[in-house]
Parts: sequence; structure tokens; C-alpha cells
Amino acid sequence: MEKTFSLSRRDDGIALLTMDVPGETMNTLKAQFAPEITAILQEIKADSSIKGLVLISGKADSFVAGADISMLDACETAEDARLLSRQGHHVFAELEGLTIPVVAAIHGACLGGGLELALACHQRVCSDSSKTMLGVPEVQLGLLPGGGGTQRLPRLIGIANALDLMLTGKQVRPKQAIKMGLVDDVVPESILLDTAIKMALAGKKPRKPQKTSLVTKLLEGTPIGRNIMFDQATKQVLKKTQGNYPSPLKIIDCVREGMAKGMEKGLEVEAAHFGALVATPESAALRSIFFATTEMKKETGAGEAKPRKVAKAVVLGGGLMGGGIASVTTTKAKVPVRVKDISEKGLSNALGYAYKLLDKGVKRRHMTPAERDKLMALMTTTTEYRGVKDADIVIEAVFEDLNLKHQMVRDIERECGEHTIFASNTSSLPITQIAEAASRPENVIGLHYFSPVEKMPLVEVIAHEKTSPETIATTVAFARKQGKTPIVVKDCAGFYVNRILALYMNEAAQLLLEGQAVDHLDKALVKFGFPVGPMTLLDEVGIDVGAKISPILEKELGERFKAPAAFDKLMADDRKGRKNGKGFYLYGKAAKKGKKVDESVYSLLGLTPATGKEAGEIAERCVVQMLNEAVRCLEEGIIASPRDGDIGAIFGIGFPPFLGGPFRYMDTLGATKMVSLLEGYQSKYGDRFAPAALLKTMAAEGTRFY
Ligand SMILES: C[C@@H](O)CC(=O)SCCNC(=O)CCNC(=O)[C@H](O)C(C)(C)COP(=O)(O)OP(=O)(O)OC[C@H]1O[C@@H](n2cnc3c(N)ncnc32)[C@H](O)[C@@H]1OP(=O)(O)O
Repeated sequence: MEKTFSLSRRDDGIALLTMDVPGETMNTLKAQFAPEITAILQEIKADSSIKGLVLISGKADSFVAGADISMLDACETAEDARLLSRQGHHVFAELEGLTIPVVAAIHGACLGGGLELALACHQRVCSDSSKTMLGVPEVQLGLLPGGGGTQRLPRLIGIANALDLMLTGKQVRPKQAIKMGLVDDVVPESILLDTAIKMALAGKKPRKPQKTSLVTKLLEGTPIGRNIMFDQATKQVLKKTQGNYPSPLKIIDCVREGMAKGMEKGLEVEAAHFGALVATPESAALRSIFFATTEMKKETGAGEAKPRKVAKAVVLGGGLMGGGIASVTTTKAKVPVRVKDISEKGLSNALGYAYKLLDKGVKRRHMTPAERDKLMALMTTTTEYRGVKDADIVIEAVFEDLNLKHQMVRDIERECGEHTIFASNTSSLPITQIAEAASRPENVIGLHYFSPVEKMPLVEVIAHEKTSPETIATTVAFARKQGKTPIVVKDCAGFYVNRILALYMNEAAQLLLEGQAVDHLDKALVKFGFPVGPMTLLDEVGIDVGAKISPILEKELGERFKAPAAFDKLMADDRKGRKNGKGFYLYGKAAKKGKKVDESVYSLLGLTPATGKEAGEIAERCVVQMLNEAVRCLEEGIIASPRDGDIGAIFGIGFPPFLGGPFRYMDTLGATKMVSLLEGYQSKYGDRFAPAALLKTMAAEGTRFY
């Protein structure tokens, strides 16, 4: 078998240990490396000519991306995974136990087990490259740092910093890393290896104690203080996760045990918890999301079609969506973008949106003001069709008015090139209808973003019958450059995400009209695992937007999409939600003391709010509506696969990731159970709960989506 590690000796007595997993783009830690690395460590110990060791990666732009997640997925029992963790502990202890100085030279991704490997070295130096990121993202996989991270991190950077890194899974950049003491130096990549060698030659240095405040000393330095921290962290975790994610609590327990009973005990607890977490359904679901998104990155969205390069983009409309789209085009895709709006106000909104995003990066020291200004210079504006001729893609983000979009199609075909793609950000109008105005319909496509554009990872790419494969592939590739996860969906009113969301929201509206209190409804769905409840979501998206989309969906898809008539009263009362400070909740001064329901909505709707129904039933009624419609979307080919349906729901509307998405969740429940739930509600509340045909077939055949 080809070697992963190679050891080379220098005349100055420093040995270089290079990790380069053969045939893989990223270095990942695999169980089979243990004998190889152990043998090398024995060789180093036996060679007195070696005065120091530098650990480097043989990969171009990544250090080590963590343990091989496929290896974890292959663990059949918690014990298998616990043993993997213990094996890592022993190898890392061998490395850390070397009497010669060991320095990790880090460039690129240094994540999870990769960072734990670096922590077992005596010192760490990383490059100042934007490609260099350090972190322990295991919690995002429903796991915890199982290679000693729960013990070494708190001892290196303090409990508070360590818990922050482990509980959020966030990646830190070089400047942040050195500030928190995660690395000892940050240098340009060109002198990274030389610097590491010099550090090794200089010998082991006693760690400079972290500068900490008196409060930190009291909290972290005393058992009582530590317990206060752990209890506080536990409260915050439960508030954020509603108890749906086991791993954060286990992370806190590992640190608590290790700080109280010593590193060895802490490592034992870490391995036991790591093993148990690998075996949880939550971690299996979260790992499936990683595999799905990684697999999707390799797909063009249109078979063998090759994407064309997008060297310049145009955005029509500088409003909330247009501003966001233009911003991610410059800040993420780093593609020049020209924003056209009918008013200077729209243009300044787009510029301000991008500037605010970029300036956040400056404030967080992710970039310099010069880098911000360089990216800002990529955005230009116009109120006329000037300087758009060479656009490769034009994205329209104007009002949901078919005539206006037809006019834009004609304008762009007149003003731009014959290959220019016309991508509509419409959230409901069928692309086929928009393309009716086109003389080159093969260039027309839907590219549906979700608000806020810079935060929501999903985009729906909607092809109509005549959209060319090149147009699809180019649009998918461009969206990826914007940092998006695109799913290609079939052209139909509401596409996929808004369609399954609409029925979920309608059921929440029904429950409201049955007298369930607004905040009671929201709490029920947050407890289920959604980031926010349906009433909050409606306020954020805009009650008027929902009111506009509903009739389009009802016309195209049928009666079940009819929104409750009582909701017309909300529009009559000019209740648009947060955007005009009048919705289901109070805004502005009235909300100074915290989020409060606008009780006037009850009198407007003639309701007496109760909290009668169990949160479980509330959530179940709303969720099964979403699940059932997701099945219909699959059987109609709106989505190409359960995988796309899961990723679309998780990344588009925050469907609880620990459930793996609608289809994985339905597999957990089983088709028979799904049909029984739906038929039960159908008999109580009507045909809107009638099970999708495919579900009934699956129940009869005992089949699953995966
Ligand atoms: C010991 C314990 O602490 C347990 C752990 O360490 S659990 C693992 C913790 N690490 C992670 O969660 C990192 C996962 N990887 C990423 O976030 C990203 O891959 C990246 C940020 C490192 C790089 O992103 P990007 O540049 O977009 O590249 P891809 O995501 O497309 O990945 C390229 C290929 O590498 C494979 N890969 C990356 N990380 C892992 C991993 N940890 N295990 C297995 N495979 C990994 C990925 O699948 C791609 O493979 P391909 O064959 O090239 O498609």
C-alpha cells in the first residue's frame, strides 16, 4: 500500500514529516495510518541525529481536514468508534511525548482531527493565507473532537475559548488563531517551512501563559468558577438546541470531567462520548448532509454539459434581493457586477448592502480596508442599459409582475450578447411563462435565492422545457461560486421550497384560527427543531409576500393551497410583518423589552388565544403537511431525488438538520406511519391531509426513500 507519511532528514538535524494521503485531494486521518505513523515515531526516537521534527502537509492548500468521515460512517457500533478515538489518543500521545521539539507547519484547512494532530505537537505556526482555517467542526456532524481536543484545547486556550470553538464548530482565521493562542506564529506561506524549522531548532519553549482577566482566572481557575461556566454553557446550549442535539452537552461534560479529574480521565470520557455520538441517529443524519453536499459539488446539474465562464454579471433591481445577489456576486464569486435600477435609491441600496457586508469583514479583521475597497470596486451601477453588452448572466430581481419580467427579457436580448443568460429570481412565476417573451428561450432560467441572500445557502435553479443544458450548467456553476448550494428543480408554481413551505404555513394559519396563540405555535415548531416558528417566519418574509404567492399556487396546484380567508383581514389591516412594523409581533419601541405578540391581531381575526393544543400535535400537523407535499414534488419530478429534497428543505427553510431532511425523516417514521398520521388528520380536518399516492404505494410495498 502506498505510504501516507514520509520522513526526510536535513543536515541541521531537523526531520520533516510529510503527510500526503495518496490519491486524495485532502489529507484525512484514517485508522490504517496508525501502524505507519507509530513505526515512524519509533524510528525518530531511535535516531539521535534528529534534533527536531516539523510536521507538514503534502497537499497544495490543505493541512488535514480531520478524521475520514466515511471511516466514522462505517463504524457499526459505538465501541468501534470509541476504539478509534482511543487509537488517536495513543498516537497523539506518542507524538506529544517525543523529547525533541515537534512543530506543526499549517497551511490551508486544519480541521477536526487535523487540528487535534497539530495540538499534539509542541508548537504550531500557520500561514497568513485566506485558505488557512483552523477549527473543530465535529459538532456540526453531531460529534465532538475525539482526538484529544476536548482536553488539549481548554488547557491551551482556556475553557471559554475552547468551549466557543467546540460548541459552534466555527473556523478561525490565522489572526484570530494567534490571538487566542491556538498557534504560536503566523507567517507568509513562502517562509512557513523555514519558520517552522527555526522554531524546531530553537528547541521547546515553555508556553507563555495566556493573558487573562481576573474574572477569567477566578472562573477558570477554581472548581466553583468552572462549574458556573459549565452550567451557563449548558443553559445556552439547551436554549439554542431545544435538547435536539446531544453532542454539545457531551462536549461540556468532557471538559468538565477532564478539568476536574485530569487529562487521562478526560480522554477516557471523550472516547466514550465520541463513540456513543457516532452511533446516534442525529450524527448519522448530519453526516449524510456532508456526504450529500460533497457529492452535489461534483454535479453540473445538466449531465455532461460544460459550464461557460461568467466573467461579468448584471443584476436588474437594487432592492433587498437584488442588493443581496449583487453583494454575493462581488464578495463571494469575486465577479464584476453591474447593478441596474430605475432609481438612484435602488442603486445606493445595493452599494450599501455590499459595503455593509464587506465592512463587517474588516471589523472582524477578516480583511483589510484595501481588500474591502478592491471588492467594492467590482460593483458598478447604472440607471440605463449602459455597460451591459458583455454580461454573461443577467439576474432580474424586480417585482413579481409578469409583464415587467417580459419587458426585461426583451431589453436584455436587445442590449446583451446572444449567449447572455437571463436568470429570474422569481419566487413563484413559472419560468415557462417568463420565457414566452424570449426569442432565445434556451438562455432563460430561474435562479431563486432565499432571503437574506448572504446567509441562506440554498438556491433553486429552475429550468423550463427549452432551457439549454449549457445554460443550466453555467447557472449552477455561477451559483456555487457565489457560495450557494444549488438544487435543480422542475418548473412549476412555487418550485420546491416555497411549495412545501406554503402548506406548512397554511396549517399554522389554520391552527391560529382554531385559537392557538401566535407564540404557542412558534414555540412548538422551534421545539421540533426549526430555527424560527411559522408566524415569525411569515413576519420576516412578509405577510404580503405570502398573500401574493398563495393564489398563484392555488391556481396552479389546486384547492389544498387555498390560504384561510380570514388572512385577507391581515392585508386589509396593512399587516406586512417586520417590513412595515406591523405583523403578528410588535416591532420598534413596542418591542424594546423583548419580542411580544401583537395582541391586536387576535381581535382583528376575532380570536381568543389559547394554548390548548399540545406542542407535539401542533408541530406534527404543520410538519406532515410539508412532508406530504415533498413526496408529491418527488413523484411529479419537481425535485430529482430525495437527496435534493432533503438538502433543499434544510438549506432553504431550516428543516431540522438533525432529522436529515424531510425524506430521511420519513424513512425514520416509515411510510406506513406517515400514511396513518395523514389519514388520521384527514378524517379530523379534511382532504388537505390526503396522503400522496407515492406514500401509499411505499406503505403497501414497505419501501423507503433511501
Ligand atoms: C477525530 C475527530 O475529531 C473526528 C473528526 O475529525 S470528524 C471530521 C472533522 N472535519 C470536518 O468536518 C471537515 C469536513 N470537510 C470540510 O468541511 C471541507 O471538505 C473542507 C472545508 C475541508 C474543504 O472544502 P472544499 O474545499 O469545498 O472541498 P470539499 O468539501 O469538496 O472536499 C474535497 C474532498 O475532500 C473530502 N473530504 C474533506 N473533508 C473530509 C473528511 N473529514 N472526511 C472525508 N473526506 C473529506 C471531500 O469528501 C472531497 O472528496 P472528493 O473525493 O474530492 O469529492
